[in-house]
Amino acid sequence: MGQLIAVEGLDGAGKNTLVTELVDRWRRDGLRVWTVTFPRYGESVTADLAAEALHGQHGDLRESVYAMALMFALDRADAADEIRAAVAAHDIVLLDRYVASNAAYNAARLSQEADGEMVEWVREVEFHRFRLPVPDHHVLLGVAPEVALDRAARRAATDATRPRDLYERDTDLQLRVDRVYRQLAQSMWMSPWLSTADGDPAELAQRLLDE
Ligand SMILES: Nc1ncnc2c1ncn2[C@@H]1O[C@H](COP(=O)(O)OP(=O)(O)OP(=O)(O)O)[C@@H](O)[C@H]1O
Ligand SMILES: Cc1cn([C@H]2C[C@H](O)[C@@H](COP(=O)(O)O)O2)c(=O)[nH]c1=O
Repeated sequence: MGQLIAVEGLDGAGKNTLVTELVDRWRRDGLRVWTVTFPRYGESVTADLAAEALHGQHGDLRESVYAMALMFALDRADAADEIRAAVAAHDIVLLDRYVASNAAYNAARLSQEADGEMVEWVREVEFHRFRLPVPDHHVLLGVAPEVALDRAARRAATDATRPRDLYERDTDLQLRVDRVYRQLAQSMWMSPWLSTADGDPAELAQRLLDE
């Protein structure tokens, strides 16, 4: 059985960059690594509908916090068997965003804290009803919110395929998401959390293997 690791953080924090570096590093070291990014755009209808809602489509769908959370959760529920099979066949399964994204963003949308109703609802729906595997570790890429916001803005300016969505344009929301993420990490929500501010892949790769 491999280790299931979820990488979390704000929009533009650098999760995808970090995950790519960790995967390359571990594969060079001969480890069997499997990875997936959530939302699974292009593979999951509910992921695509949620993204389209965050870019202004589908009427008032985006206004319902619970509906948006459910769309992202259904994407993961559909991938649960694939994740379980990957854990059985690999040394490391690395997830770029997972259930904690739903907890952090939707608690933040409702101005709740990590010990509030939304985080508990996400836990109950995703881990209990949908039976999603619980990560062995979470990694919080906790770069300062202003850095993440700046990276997301620069990416949008240089990559026409990545315009900022509703959440990425909402500075107050990102600040609240950051707060909930730090609370989730502090309380070791669902499993141990490693926090890193700069995402040094060499150091992080070793820390995760040492755990
Ligand atoms: N350590 C870094 N230093 C400077 N720029 C970085 C760093 N890591 C990532 N970036 C840049 O910041 C932008 C966002 O990075 P990336 O796409 O990896 O973030 P992300 O957390 O996966 O974002 P999202 O959740 O919004 O998809 C990219 O343009 C990337 O090249
Ligand atoms: C997986 C997931 C994501 N979100 C939020 C986080 C982002 O602002 C958007 C889209 O994700 P991306 O990394 O920018 O592609 O959706 C969420 O609220 N709940 C989730 O489960």
